[in-house]
Formats: sequence, C-alpha cells, structure tokens
Amino acid sequence: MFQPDLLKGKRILVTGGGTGLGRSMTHRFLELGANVVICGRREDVLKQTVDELAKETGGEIEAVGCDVRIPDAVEAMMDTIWAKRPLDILVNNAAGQILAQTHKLSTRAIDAVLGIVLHGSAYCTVAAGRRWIDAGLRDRVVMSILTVSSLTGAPFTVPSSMAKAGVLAMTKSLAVEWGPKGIRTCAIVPGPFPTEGAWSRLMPKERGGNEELVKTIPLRRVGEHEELANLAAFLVSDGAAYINGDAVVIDGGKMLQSGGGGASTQAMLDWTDEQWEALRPKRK
Ligand SMILES: CCC/C=C/C(=O)SCCNC(=O)CCNC(=O)[C@H](O)C(C)(C)COP(=O)([O-])OP(=O)([O-])OC[C@H]1O[C@@H](n2cnc3c(N)ncnc32)[C@H](O)[C@@H]1OP(=O)([O-])[O-]
Ligand SMILES: NC(=O)C1=CN([C@@H]2O[C@H](COP(=O)(O)OP(=O)(O)OC[C@H]3O[C@@H](n4cnc5c(N)ncnc54)[C@H](OP(=O)(O)O)[C@@H]3O)[C@@H](O)[C@H]2O)C=CC1
Repeated sequence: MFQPDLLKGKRILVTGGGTGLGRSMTHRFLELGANVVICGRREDVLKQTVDELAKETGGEIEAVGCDVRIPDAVEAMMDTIWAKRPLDILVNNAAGQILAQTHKLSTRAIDAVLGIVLHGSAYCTVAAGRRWIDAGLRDRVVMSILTVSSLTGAPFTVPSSMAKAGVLAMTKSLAVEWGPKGIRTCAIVPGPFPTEGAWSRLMPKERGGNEELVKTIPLRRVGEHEELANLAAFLVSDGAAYINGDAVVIDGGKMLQSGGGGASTQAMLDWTDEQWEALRPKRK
C-alpha cells in the first residue's frame, strides 16, 4: 500500500506503544523504516513488545519506562530520547478508561483518567514541542489518538470523553500556534477496534458482545488494527504534510448511525445500581 521506505529516517515516540493499537501502529511504522521509541508503565510488557517487534520487522525499536501523568518522568524520557537523536514525530496514544456511572466516580477515578489522557498528552506534547522550537527543528508532527466520544460525548465514559475533547482542542489550537514553526498536529478518531485493554474495561458480557456491537456499525464489523495503522502511517508521513489541525474518523460509519456511545450503551441507561456495582473491581 505504501512505498516501503515511507517513514525512513523518522524517529517516532508512541506512548502506550507496548500494547493494543499503539503496538499495531509501532509495527507498521517499523515496517515502513521508522525508528520507534515506545513508552508505558509496565517495563515487562515494553520489553516483550520490543523483542517481538524487532524480530518480526527487523526494525529499530527501543523502550523507555514512563508514567505520562508525572511531568518529571516525561521530561526525563524526552532527555533520554534526545540524547540519541531528536524525535520527528510524537504519537499521543496512552490512555485510561473506566466504564461507570459518573455520579459514582471517586475523585481519584476521575483524576486517574484525566491524568493519563489530558495531562499526559499535554506534558508529552509540550516537552517535545519546546525542544523542537528551541532548536529550530521543523517538519515535525504531533498525532493524538482520540475517541468518537471526544466529538459527540458519551454516557458512562465521561472523564475519558472530557479528556479526549481537551486533546482535540489542543490539536486544533497548536495547529495554528505551531504551524508557522513547522510543527503540524493531527488526530485519529477510532471506532471500535478490539484490544485487550479496551475490551476488558468497556465490553462486559452484559453489553451483548461483538454481535450486538456490530449491529451499531453500518459496515457490520469492527475495525482491523492494520486499517488504523495504515491511516496513522499516512497521517504522520510527509505525504500528509498539508494536513494540520484535523481529526480523521475511522469507525465504519458508527458515529453516524448511533450518535454518542452507540446502541449498546443506550440500553445501559436502564441498568440497575446492582448491575453497575457488579462491574466495579473488588478491593483486595
Ligand atoms: C471503544 C471505546 C473507546 C476506548 C477508549 C479507550 O481509552 S480504551 C483504553 C483502555 N486501556 C486502559 O484503560 C489502560 C490503562 N488503564 C488503567 O490503568 C486503569 O483502568 C485506570 C484508568 C483506572 C488507572 O489505573 P491506576 O492503576 O492508575 O488507578 P487505580 O486502579 O488505583 O484506580 C484509580 C481509581 O479509579 C477507580 N476505578 C477503577 N476502575 C473503576 C470502575 N470500573 N468503576 C469505578 N471506579 C473505578 C478505583 O477504584 C480508584 O479510585 P479509589 O477507589 O481509589 O477512589
Ligand atoms: N480499542 C478501541 O476500540 C479504541 C481505542 N481508542 C484509543 O486508542 C488508544 C489505544 O487504546 P487500546 O490499544 O485499545 O488500549 P490499551 O490499553 O492496549 O493501550 C493503552 C496503553 O496506554 C498505556 N498507558 C496507560 N496509562 C499510562 C500512563 N500513565 N503512562 C504511560 N502509558 C500509559 C498502557 O500501558 P501501561 O498500562 O503499561 O502503562 C497501554 O499500553 C487509546 O488512546 C484509546 O483511547 C479509541 C477508540 C477506540
């Protein structure tokens, strides 16, 4: 689909690149010649992904352990990355998600999600952008992974929807502020793409499983990781150099069919408190 050296010479950080869609994007970037750094909190997960993807693609990949909620940890990660070579591209992919009634959320639960998605994306973006601007480096890209709920809102995932909407506002704002400095921003708005991280938190069996889900998607299927990875590769490449400040939806038309949250979440509006309580993780 692409020329094999599309991303040759590009150094890319994918936050949360050890699992799920971050791992799939990293795989594609490596195949297209990029040098990729992944980060996350679980160092064992990162190491396993580095070993597997190096073997599968023969590409140059490294990992840095980092909790993006901690400003000093983000600065230390960027220093480590820059010590070798400056980044060309930042992908804000790390996220946290909780499916719960909003009025039952503790402040710690709200902060956990906002911390990862809103603050973490801002810390990483500013840390990279400041280094680029101070050094006069141009032709740089910040791409963020959003959710449909950032455009529509969605019940029961309110902190994530708020945080992703904030990241969309950052994307649009910086497109204007940093565009003249040679830094462009863009985003992807994915519909459902099965991953262990998302499905274990968002798709309890009470929601009816994939069979119910696909009825809410005009194309009657969930997304393939490769489809999202290909869009990501295009958007960060020089071929997309005139795309600045936009968010591209890739959801099989789901947003148009069902509006925010989708039909299976609408059914949850009638759930009892007992059904919700059964979803909460049990304290050890
Ligand atoms: C398809 C749609 C779009 C997909 C979008 C995605 O982003 S998919 C990406 C999916 N991938 C990911 O999300 C990957 C990363 N996600 C994570 O690490 C966790 O899910 C995290 C976001 C909770 C953060 O974890 P952590 O270790 O930092 O924190 P912690 O465990 O200490 O909890 C903090 C507080 O939250 C509370 N709480 C937790 N669950 C529930 C609940 N169901 N109900 C109510 N509350 C809940 C918990 O009780 C505690 O509050 P307390 O009791 O102290 O007042
Ligand atoms: N799968 C889907 O259907 C959809 C996914 N998305 C978005 O796609 C992206 C990837 O999600 P997905 O692959 O499904 O889920 P995953 O749970 O697999 O990915 C989340 C990643 O973020 C990392 N992460 C979480 N918290 C932190 C933190 N504080 N610091 C650093 N890294 C962190 C996790 O690693 P670790 O726990 O080791 O830190 C993990 O690798 C997210 O932005 C999500 O919102 C959007 C719409 C739909």
